[in-house]
Amino acid sequence: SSPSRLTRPRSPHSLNRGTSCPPQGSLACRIGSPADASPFQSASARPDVRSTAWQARGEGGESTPKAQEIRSPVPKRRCMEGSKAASASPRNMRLGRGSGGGSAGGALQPRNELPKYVAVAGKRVPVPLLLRIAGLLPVASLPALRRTSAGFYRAIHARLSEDPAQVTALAAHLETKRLKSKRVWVLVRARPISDGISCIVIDRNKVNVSNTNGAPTSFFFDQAFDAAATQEQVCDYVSEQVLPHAINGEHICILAYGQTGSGKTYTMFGDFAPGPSPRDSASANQNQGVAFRAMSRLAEMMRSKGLDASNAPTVELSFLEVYNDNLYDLLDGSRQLPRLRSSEKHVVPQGLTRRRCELNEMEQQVHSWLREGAATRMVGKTVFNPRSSRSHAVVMLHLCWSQQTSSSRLRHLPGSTTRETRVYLVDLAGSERAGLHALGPEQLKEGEHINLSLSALGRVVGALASGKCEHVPYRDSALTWLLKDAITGSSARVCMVAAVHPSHPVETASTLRYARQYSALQNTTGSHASQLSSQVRDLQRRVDSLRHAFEKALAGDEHSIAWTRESLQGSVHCQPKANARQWLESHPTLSWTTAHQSKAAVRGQRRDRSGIGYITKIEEVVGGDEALARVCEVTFEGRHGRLPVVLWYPEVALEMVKPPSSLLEAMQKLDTAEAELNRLRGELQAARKDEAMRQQEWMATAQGKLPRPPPMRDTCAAEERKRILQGWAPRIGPSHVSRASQSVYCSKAWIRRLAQSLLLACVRLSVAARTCKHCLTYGNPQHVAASSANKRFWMVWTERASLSDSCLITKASSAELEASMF
Ligand SMILES: Nc1ncnc2c1ncn2[C@@H]1O[C@H](COP(=O)(O)OP(=O)(O)OP(=O)(O)O)[C@@H](O)[C@H]1O
Repeated sequence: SSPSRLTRPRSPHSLNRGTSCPPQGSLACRIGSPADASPFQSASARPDVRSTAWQARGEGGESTPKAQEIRSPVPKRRCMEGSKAASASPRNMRLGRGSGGGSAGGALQPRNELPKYVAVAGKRVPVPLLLRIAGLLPVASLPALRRTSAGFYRAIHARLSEDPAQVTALAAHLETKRLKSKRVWVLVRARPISDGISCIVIDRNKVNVSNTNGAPTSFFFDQAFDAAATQEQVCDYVSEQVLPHAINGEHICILAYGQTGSGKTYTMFGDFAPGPSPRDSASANQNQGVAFRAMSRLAEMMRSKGLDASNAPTVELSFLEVYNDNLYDLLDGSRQLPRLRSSEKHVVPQGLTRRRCELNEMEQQVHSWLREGAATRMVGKTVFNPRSSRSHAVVMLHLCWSQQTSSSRLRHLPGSTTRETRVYLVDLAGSERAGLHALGPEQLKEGEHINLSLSALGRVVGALASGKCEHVPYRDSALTWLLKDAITGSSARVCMVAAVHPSHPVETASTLRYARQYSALQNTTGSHASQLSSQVRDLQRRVDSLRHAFEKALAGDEHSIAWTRESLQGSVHCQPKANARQWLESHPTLSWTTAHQSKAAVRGQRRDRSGIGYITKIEEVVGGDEALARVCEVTFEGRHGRLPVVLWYPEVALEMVKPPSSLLEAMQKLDTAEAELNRLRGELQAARKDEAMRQQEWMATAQGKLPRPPPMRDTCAAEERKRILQGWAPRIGPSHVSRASQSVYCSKAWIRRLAQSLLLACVRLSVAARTCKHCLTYGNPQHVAASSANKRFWMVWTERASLSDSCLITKASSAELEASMF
């Protein structure tokens, strides 16, 4: 077994939120997806060995450590029996990866033991042919293909173990995919305390908080730093995760949240004290916060990417604070800024100072401006912090890329020659119990505003995290409106640093709950359909306002022609010229009539439909004068409900009437917006269909209707397992035991009843974990508790009554479970 396995951090989403949420993709689609390439497998944290059973038995021996990084469909527990850090996710259980054990497990053989034929889609295929096919496949297709059958798995593994370069390429591909898909990172940082007892225990990415009654609660995040962590370590993590996206043309946001005095400002700006430049001392450099370091890294990245004066983006910095719901420009002596202006794409405060810097001197310039702004910031003495920030500080670095120099991702954006990427660095004011600790009426007011804006931010995050595409109350406060683009995770990559003060358990637990909600954004913003849906809603609103403006313009001038959308689009409006009679009288086929006479009489008087007609037909008359060859049929709408009058004129006798340009412009805008809306609606429909299909596919896979990976060895015979599960089925009501005999599906009502006894199940699980080596999944009741806080999850209930590791997997909602558990 691999000891390095034990150091693998657990995925926060599989524990906080639960991998339990029904996946958005089929299993086949999810294999090798960024979700597989867990963010916790970054260079430092990634386990060195991901051995297959085959390697674990030491039979294959050929594979390189890199090759072992590629995930195996064989249950990991087989090669690391007894290790609690196994990726014993419910999904794995459903896949059959989580059960089984013992060295005899696994049907795979080392390459020198490959059979002559293997089964692929029910057909016998010669192994050399399979190896050949696997050798020709592009690297990107390997992860998905690997899962299709045991034969492909072996062939691909053989290919990878022979060629380390391929492994590197695959690892790079998976890393790129991972980087592409992850949008929200949440990390926790605890500040050191000089006295008192710490209420938290940090274990890699897990934070245990003991609350007042002594019972610990566990939270899982992307990363957790204890009091010993240095500024550099925190910044390294943040830079590695989010900064590359800024160079790639995406908005990024680094945000510090926490109670007052928990170390937000320290994390963001360092131990900042106004005065001489801290560049002079080495310790000051060590204390530099994320904002300073991130700027240096960004400058480095740009230079190392070969961006120079000719092709680099123009870089500008602005720095403002939100104090008592008003905005102040920190680079302009704390000047108050007028109300926010919402441009098409994002919200910008009017008149905000933007200082431009040169790429070569970016580091020095930006650092000095950051120091200038931070020194201007509103601070005050509070009970917990002698230099407490009384405002939210927002640093914005604007990178303006021109079309030619921008990455391909940006180049396809229509209608603009430049595009702005913004890097937001946000140091939020500390949440505090304003009424309790305020030192004066002014501070009480400040505290109220701080709490109001933070709760508005909480509502925004809550609305987004719910994934229901409901109204997101951005306008509730200046902070949320200003950070509209940055905080959601849908239009920016966000990294939240939740700072905690270990002496204050209640505030710490509250901060961690807030941070957990933030990490829930990950799953909602990732959904293509939900993103499209919010875009459609925005566009629909825009179309409505454009239509309203157009209709107003149509009805605007009552003396002019009553233009309609159709008449503007399709027909050419005209009126007979003053000398129309001459042309008609000299025409070989047309003649002047009383009807022509009456229309000539209203010329110039009535600029309505009876005075101005529209051409409905044009014909050519053969022979005669060339000028009179084209004749037009003109329809004049009848007034007061009378029938329309249709008259023929030579084209030369007509004077064209152009619609007002404002009207045309309004119509064009409306047309464009409507076309875009239709396109987006189509896309949304397709995305929804796609998601539904994936869901169905996933269900089918779960029920064993689609080809699955090779069956895993069970500790009890399949028949025995089935018998046990069927024994359970009547107890949980109308249900269905899957063909794979690993799952039972039942109705919600029955789950509710089951939840009554969940606590008992937890106790059983904890017993099982200690005594049964095969029942590690959710062996810790805390895991069940942590998972239950999420919306939906897979509850894995291990029943040891018959000493076999049968699993009852049920889908339940947190409300139902929490209600009975706590
Ligand atoms: N990780 C740390 N290491 C050393 N000192 C720290 C750390 N975190 C915070 N501190 C110290 O704690 C004090 C309070 O920190 P800081 O001002 O950053 O808190 P804050 O969360 O920004 O508070 P407020 O919201 O009131 O502004 C500072 O003196 C800072 O030096």
